[in-house]
Amino acid sequence: MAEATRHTDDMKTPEELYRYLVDRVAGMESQNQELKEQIRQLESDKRYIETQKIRYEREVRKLKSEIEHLKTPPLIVGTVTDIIDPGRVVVRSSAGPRFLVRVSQSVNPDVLKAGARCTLNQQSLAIVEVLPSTYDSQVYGMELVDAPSETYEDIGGLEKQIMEIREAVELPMTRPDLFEKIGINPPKGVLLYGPPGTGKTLLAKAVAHETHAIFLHTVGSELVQKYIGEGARLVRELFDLAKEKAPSIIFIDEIDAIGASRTEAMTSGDREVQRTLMQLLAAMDGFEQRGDVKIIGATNRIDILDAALLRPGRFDRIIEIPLPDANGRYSILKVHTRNMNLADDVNMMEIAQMTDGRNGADLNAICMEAGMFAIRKEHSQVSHEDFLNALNKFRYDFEKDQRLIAAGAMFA
Ligand SMILES: Nc1ncnc2c1ncn2[C@@H]1O[C@H](COP(=O)(O)OP(=O)(O)OP(=O)(O)O)[C@@H](O)[C@H]1O
Repeated sequence: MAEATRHTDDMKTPEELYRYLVDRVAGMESQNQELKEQIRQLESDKRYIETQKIRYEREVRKLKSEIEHLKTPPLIVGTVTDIIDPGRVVVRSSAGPRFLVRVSQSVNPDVLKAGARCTLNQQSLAIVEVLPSTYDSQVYGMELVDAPSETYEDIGGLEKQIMEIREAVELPMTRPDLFEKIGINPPKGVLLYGPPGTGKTLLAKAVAHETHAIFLHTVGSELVQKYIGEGARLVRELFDLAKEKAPSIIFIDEIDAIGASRTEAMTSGDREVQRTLMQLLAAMDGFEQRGDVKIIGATNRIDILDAALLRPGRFDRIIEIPLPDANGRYSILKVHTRNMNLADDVNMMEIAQMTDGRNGADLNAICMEAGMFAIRKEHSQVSHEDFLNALNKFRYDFEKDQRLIAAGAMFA
């Protein structure tokens, strides 16, 4: 201020004073502009920081609730078996034992019914919530086909086996009256056994097609679960589902995974497999012999199966599905080439004779490969030479696989 006064005192004329004041005002205005710009900048920084703060607060809340979630003890899954009164219910835990438990007030009493799946508090075993009443997703995860498209015409050879399975599975489903009239019980289950790729699944699907049945396809190893009681529950639900969808055919491939005979030294894993087998036996014993649910098992290892599975009332028909002989291979080749454009020189019997030891799946692959040879040469027909080339390639691949397996065994 003193300096400003000194300056104005120095002014000689009003013009000088006027110019001085104009300059001062201009300077202050530009300073004002700068300050306004700074305020705008600071306000935008403030807004950015505020939104960041809100974001971080949200993040912290999420992490806190995640921590809470992780800290909550797991709930036990159980099934309601009996309702004594709205507050007291008998449940069977997935581990097996039954308990009389209390029900949390948050549970809607209308959905609490016998058979409902629920979660239980680990300490008090009180019912915390009722799970949706669908069958287990793992059971639904298996292949469930509404009358498969495969027919007996798609099967090469196996005439005797087709006849046997028609008698044991198809007839009781399509003509139950015949069995009633005579007064005999049809077989409950049929076991197909033989080497891989010989048409066991194909045969089971064809029966389902013929009987317009739902085809429930599961694999024994899928039923073996890590957790105690889970495998048995899956079996129970599989049979419940089959009953609900009847007429239906349950097809259990690799049944040896749960049905291998018991050994002396059992690990806890073995005991779980054992429990699953017990449930399968109980389920088979529990359903109507003349009903419209049939069970077909398949295995490559009948030699290791538990005798309990083969008792009457369980798998009471055992059908061998062997590797095809030359005539069988000829029929299979015919099936797989019926839609192919074949040249006149194709001698299918010769191909059948050259494929000793091959199964139906191999023969299917050979036909496809022969077709690929023709396509590569841009031919419109598949020739005998294409089949021979396919056979050679197949033999080469097979021998290569064998060498790799042998090498693997050496380094194992
Ligand atoms: N007898 C057959 N007639 C026609 N095709 C066959 C025959 N056997 C096998 N195949 C062909 O091989 C494929 C595999 O057969 P499939 O799955 O039925 O064998 P599988 O005996 O059930 O084998 P795995 O024991 O490995 O389960 C079939 O989809 C079919 O293309």
